[in-house]
Amino acid sequence: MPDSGSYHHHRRKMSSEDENFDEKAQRRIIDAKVKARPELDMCGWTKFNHIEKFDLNYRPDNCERIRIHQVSTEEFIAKYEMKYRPVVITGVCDDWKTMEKWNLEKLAKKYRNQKFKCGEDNEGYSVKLKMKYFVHYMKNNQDDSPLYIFDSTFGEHPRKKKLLEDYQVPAYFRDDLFKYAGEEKRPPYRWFVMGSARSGTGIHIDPLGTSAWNALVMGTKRWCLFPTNTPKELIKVQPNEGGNQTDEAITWFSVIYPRTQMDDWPKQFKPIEIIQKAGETVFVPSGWWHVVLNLDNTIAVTQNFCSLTNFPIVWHKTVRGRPKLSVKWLDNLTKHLPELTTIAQRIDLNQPTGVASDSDDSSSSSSDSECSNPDCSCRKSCNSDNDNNRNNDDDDDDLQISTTNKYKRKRYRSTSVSSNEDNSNK
Ligand SMILES: O=C(O)CCC(=O)C(=O)O
Ligand SMILES: [Fe+2]
Repeated sequence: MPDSGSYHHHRRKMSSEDENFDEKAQRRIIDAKVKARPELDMCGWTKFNHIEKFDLNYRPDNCERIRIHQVSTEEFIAKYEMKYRPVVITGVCDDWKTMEKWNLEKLAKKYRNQKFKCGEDNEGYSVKLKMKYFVHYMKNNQDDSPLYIFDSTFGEHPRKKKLLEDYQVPAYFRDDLFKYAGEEKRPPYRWFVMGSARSGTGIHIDPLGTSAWNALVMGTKRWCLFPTNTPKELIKVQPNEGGNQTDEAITWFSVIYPRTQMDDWPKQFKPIEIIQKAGETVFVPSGWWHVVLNLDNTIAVTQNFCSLTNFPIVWHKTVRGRPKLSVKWLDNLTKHLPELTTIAQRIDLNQPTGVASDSDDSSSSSSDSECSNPDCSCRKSCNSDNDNNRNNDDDDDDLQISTTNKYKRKRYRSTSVSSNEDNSNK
């Protein structure tokens, strides 16, 4: 494989153009790395030598699979969605243009100078790299837990929104009740996801009680999923175990995963394990803990949703986590789907949902404030992406907005925020 710098037949000698590209790529990548993980010095990125030590070829899978054309939407809802049962769906991407258009070469060409979010700085602002540099990084890095594109703004961007033309929301997931909160106000809900081997997402629960589908277009992802009532202490890497890599997926698979395979691990908390191949879509029901590691270069698209099925849970968590948004949302729901208003009004906000949030003090707790947790490894923060709204104080009285920028930056730092502050506004 030619590296990203060489387009020419004579590869023995790099042209000065190529050298310039490589140097500039290097500079931009270092810049992004320093911003995204200031606690790591340059050696900190390769300290554990996971590139040689971590076995990417161990590939366990015990998850049920269904074919989209063999299971109707009604059947899917009854058998999986209503039972909050994870499943892998095959055949979803068969007629997507992604299969032909989403690969490193074509993306590096078509989106060459477009910037994609690949991290967050200490203040909670996006760290971005141009596609051409990120692809170069994917092909060349040896990092333990590499930078990872997780971009939720592509759909609103004049150029990047072309990506929307290449896939469709699978038939099972067409309900999208958050659209009634307004395209501007609704929490981020779709992400373009791209990263090299060893990158991934640490263990978390998706925000606001939403469920998700995650369609893999290229490469292989390894997943572990745990039921919502799994004790946090059992499955989270403790600060003293992970060094400054506590939240990284590869740390999780090195430290916690082996314990899940021991005889003394509680049977009811055994993980569902998935080796997701290109063309497969994972359904993650509301409240499930999950952790994902890329086993090679991967490209995926994922969306979170509120459906008629999970609405009671999402409503409950939205009222608590995003009170102001919930008012506007209910207003519009009343206009468009009046029967949901009744359901919403009947939900006792003082009763626990039975579905955990990442920010809960314990998974059985009913405290549902969202995204104020400094330890949260969820890349799908439930507030609008801070990209475009550096100065947007519009939503200031929503719990998470007023806390997120303050606390989120602590993700990789010691937790200096007392946990009772997490649950203010209740
Ligand atoms: O693909 C990944 O890294 C996992 C993303 C994730 O957590 C999700 O889709 O909810
Ligand atoms: Fe997730």
